[in-house]
Amino acid sequence: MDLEDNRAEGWKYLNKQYFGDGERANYVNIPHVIAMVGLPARGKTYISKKLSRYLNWIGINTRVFNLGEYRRHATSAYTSHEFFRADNKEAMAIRQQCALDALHDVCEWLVKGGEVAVFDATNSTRERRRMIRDIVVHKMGFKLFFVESICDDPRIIEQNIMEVKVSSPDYTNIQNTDNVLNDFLLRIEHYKEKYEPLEENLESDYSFMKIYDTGEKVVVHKHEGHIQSRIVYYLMNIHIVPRTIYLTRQYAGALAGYIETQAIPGLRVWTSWMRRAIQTVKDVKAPQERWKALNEIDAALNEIDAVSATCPFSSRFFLELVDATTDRQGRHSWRRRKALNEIDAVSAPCPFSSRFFLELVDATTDRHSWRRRKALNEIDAALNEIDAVSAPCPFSSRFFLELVDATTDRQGRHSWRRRKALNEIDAVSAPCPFSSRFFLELVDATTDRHSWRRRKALNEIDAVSAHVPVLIPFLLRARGCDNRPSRTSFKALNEIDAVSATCPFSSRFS
Ligand SMILES: Nc1ncnc2c1ncn2[C@@H]1O[C@H](COP(=O)(O)OP(=O)(O)OP(=O)(O)O)[C@@H](O)[C@H]1O
Ligand SMILES: O=P(O)(O)OC[C@H]1O[C@](O)(CO)[C@@H](O)[C@@H]1O
Repeated sequence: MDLEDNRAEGWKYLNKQYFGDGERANYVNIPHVIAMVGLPARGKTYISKKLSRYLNWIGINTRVFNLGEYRRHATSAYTSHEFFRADNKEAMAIRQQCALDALHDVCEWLVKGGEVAVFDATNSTRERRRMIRDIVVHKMGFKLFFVESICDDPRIIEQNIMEVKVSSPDYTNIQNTDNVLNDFLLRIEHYKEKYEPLEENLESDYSFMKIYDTGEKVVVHKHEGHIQSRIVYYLMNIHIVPRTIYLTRQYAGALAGYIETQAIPGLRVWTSWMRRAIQTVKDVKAPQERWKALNEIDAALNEIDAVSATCPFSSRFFLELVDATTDRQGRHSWRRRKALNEIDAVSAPCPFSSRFFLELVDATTDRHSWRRRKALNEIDAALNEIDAVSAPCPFSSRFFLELVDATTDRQGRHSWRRRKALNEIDAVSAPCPFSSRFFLELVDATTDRHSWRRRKALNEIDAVSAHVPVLIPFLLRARGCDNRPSRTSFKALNEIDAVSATCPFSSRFS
């Protein structure tokens, strides 16, 4: 596959050369490669898998590429630590080829729609990291973030080896665990000869985080944008100490009595904020915490996320929107209606309308259970609809109905909103998500001195840009200057960056 030719149009033009010192790209929908760094048995695979599970859960399509698997597939030459000697030229060539093959697969997967690829290898030399950067950033235009795990506590390393390496496919021929331990420790010694930890002075352009001693200390360097911020936050909060989690429901009296007999040291009780959940644990003698995230509504939201994989917005996004646009008296503001209209316009591939999410939120936070049942019935109905409207039309009839409702005025006339929405639908169904009208406005806005026009155009950009990988290139092409942006377009782009820096959605949404 020729990756160059298959890259999305925007990616081809994204290049750090457009950004001066101190400026950062903040485009949230550019594919990311997360490259692990560290000596063997430092928890890289553990972190990769956990991170991947988390990102997938929050709606970011993530996959791990483990280089050990590529190596085992390429050769059965591994008989001992000798394979990893720094002077083993033959093995070195195999390892290099495996890394190239894996990176090729990483890029291919991202080009086909993947969002975050975790490259799980040691990547323990600057030369290797430079190679990754050349391919991932310079050739492909993706974002790259290194995550290094550093741990020099021999007890933890030995424990890690005993826990996971003795059962590694590398050691199917060695039964004795002491022999495995010794071999693996020697493997680590070979790596140490060449190991170059990430160094902010020597790799000053790189975005990375370093995790010391299973999270005792964390260093973050030049992280960019929303996805990397979430990764940093998440990895700062994971832990590797095993813990027991008891799940329970109802039977309050019996539960409290039972827990007391168990005398569990360090017990903490978590519940949602739902009234019955709180009642259930009220007699349990242990510190208690309430989590909104455990409210029953989450169960429904997870279900929605599962079926609406193509929707650019996660259900949690809608919830946040609802929170942000509810006034102190619990009333929906006009901002919400406006935001929802815009969301509907860009989230056509999603089988659920934003209004549906709103109803669900209302219904499932309501104490009256018939409303909840109604919402669940609607999920069923929507699922049936998905089956019914298949390939020929990407939009559900419900979507069109709502569009018609929302854009018909009191006299039954079609409003300008409908025309606008239809234009946007055309735009999202074409390979390029922007209509020609959108480009025109953008050009006007970035050259016009009147700030209300610029604001208007930027609002529109905000509305659609959550769904679009790269904006700058389109702007540059629309203005007929492929090489360097002018000062005015730079200014507008900075404004866009400013509003989308920490959040994939516009400032209005957050
Ligand atoms: N930050 C960390 N530092 C050290 N050990 C960790 C860390 N996180 C998890 N672990 C432990 O590491 C063990 C898993 O090792 P893992 O296979 O992930 O190492 P690895 O670095 O991927 O090794 P290799 O380079 O051989 O593939 C688990 O026992 C886990 O508890
Ligand atoms: O050292 P490299 O070439 O990055 O390769 C990753 C290697 O890391 C290991 O996970 C180290 O134990 C091997 O299984 C794998 O071959």
